[in-house]
Amino acid sequence: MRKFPVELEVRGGVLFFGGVSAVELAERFGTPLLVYEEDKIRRAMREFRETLSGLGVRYRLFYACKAYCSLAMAHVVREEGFGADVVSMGEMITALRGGIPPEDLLFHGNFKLDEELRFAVEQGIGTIVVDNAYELERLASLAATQGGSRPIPILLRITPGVVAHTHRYILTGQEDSKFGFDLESGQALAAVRLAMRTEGLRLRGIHMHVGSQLVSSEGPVQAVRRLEALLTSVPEFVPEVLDLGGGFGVPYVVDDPHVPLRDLLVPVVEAVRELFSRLGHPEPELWWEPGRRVVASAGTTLYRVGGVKEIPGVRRYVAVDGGMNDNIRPALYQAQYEALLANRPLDPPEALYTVAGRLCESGDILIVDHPLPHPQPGDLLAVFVTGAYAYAMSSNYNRLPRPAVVFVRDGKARLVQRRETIEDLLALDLPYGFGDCETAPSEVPNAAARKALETRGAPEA
Ligand SMILES: Cc1ncc(COP(=O)(O)O)c(C=O)c1O
Ligand SMILES: N[C@@H](CCCC[NH3+])C(=O)O
Repeated sequence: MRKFPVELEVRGGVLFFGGVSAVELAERFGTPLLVYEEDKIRRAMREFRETLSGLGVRYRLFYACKAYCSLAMAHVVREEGFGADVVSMGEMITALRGGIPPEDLLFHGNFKLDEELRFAVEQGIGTIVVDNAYELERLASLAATQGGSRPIPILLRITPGVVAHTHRYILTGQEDSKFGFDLESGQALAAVRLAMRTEGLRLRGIHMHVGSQLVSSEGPVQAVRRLEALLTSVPEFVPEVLDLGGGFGVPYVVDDPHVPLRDLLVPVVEAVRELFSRLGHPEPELWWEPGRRVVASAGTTLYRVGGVKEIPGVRRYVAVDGGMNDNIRPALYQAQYEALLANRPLDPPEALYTVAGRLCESGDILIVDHPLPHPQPGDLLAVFVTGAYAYAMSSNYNRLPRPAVVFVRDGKARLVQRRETIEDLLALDLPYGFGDCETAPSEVPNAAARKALETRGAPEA
């Protein structure tokens, strides 16, 4: 059998996930179906904890909800002792309702809405990562109007001017970035000074995230070293916290490097220790916000095969019942994936097939020229390592409903997000007509979100 970027479980000639047959999963829940092996998620989180504990650092971990966010995921995150990095009202509410305490949330984003900032402060969200001068100003006035309550704990997001090695769309540490206070031009220094003297704000430290899908520690290490000039310029600022973001890469295809977590963490920890001891500062608490590394490899998408066509001398195509609406990554980042026929994984490859989605876009191609046995309509195609930024970035393009999501564990499958229905889509549409415009209901932004919190609590086990 060919090698894959994840370990496979094959029983009786069928692919299994967490002890459950892929064929059974597809029959029970339909396709496309996103299947998460819960143990893999938990193991990935434990690996972070164990590696960092082994290094003897003081640390905190926040799962980056943007990679995949649901009540079930929040539940696992809480059980594994992680906090959560959230970037919107939607993620905040999901994390809170999933049982993550407000103090364990870290609120990110380059444009946080007023309503979101107010909500975060009211709820006592642990830390707000301030991205820019406009936000600092708004937070300062929020702190002033709040009067008397606790100072708002903040980190400042700094763009260190480091170009890490990854796809340009997921680079964030370079000078020319929409995120953060630029270090080189002095904006970061000005922000530190302003934040320190702003009453009602408690500047706890610095945040830097140089990019995603990193397979080397070089970018984050350079970022840490670049802090020296800033910290030397404001010796009275001793960061209690240094948050180095996420970015830990995973192998998507078998030829991708599998970089041990230790190799991504140890050089960064050493760089921090070296810098802080040179400055005579106590070692800060180190925070990380991994998203992809926690969920990517734990997720597999199951598609049903439809038509197969061969253009002689040109290419063979196999169409599946999903595509760029459930996984935009190939179209957006030229991301590569590997696949297997889940109902007959032991059949040897017979030809190269290009896996086409069913959306009306020529770019809706999930995999180009992949070795497969000749697929037949009705076969099940498993696409591996789709746990991060696939469902999270899904859309209703072509009016397609989002897939269902199941968690599997110990031979059991639990539906954690039901398949969207056409009714769900239609529920957003209001009847057409201009006769009653004045009396049409007006929407109060985020009122529903607050209401949703009233039913806060862990999802049913
Ligand atoms: C600020 C911040 N933190 C954490 C993450 C999570 O990144 P990853 O999924 O690469 O670990 C991102 C996304 O790249 C981010 O922008
Ligand atoms: N969505 C990107 C990662 C972006 C991370 C968010 N800053 C991906 O699929 O690789």
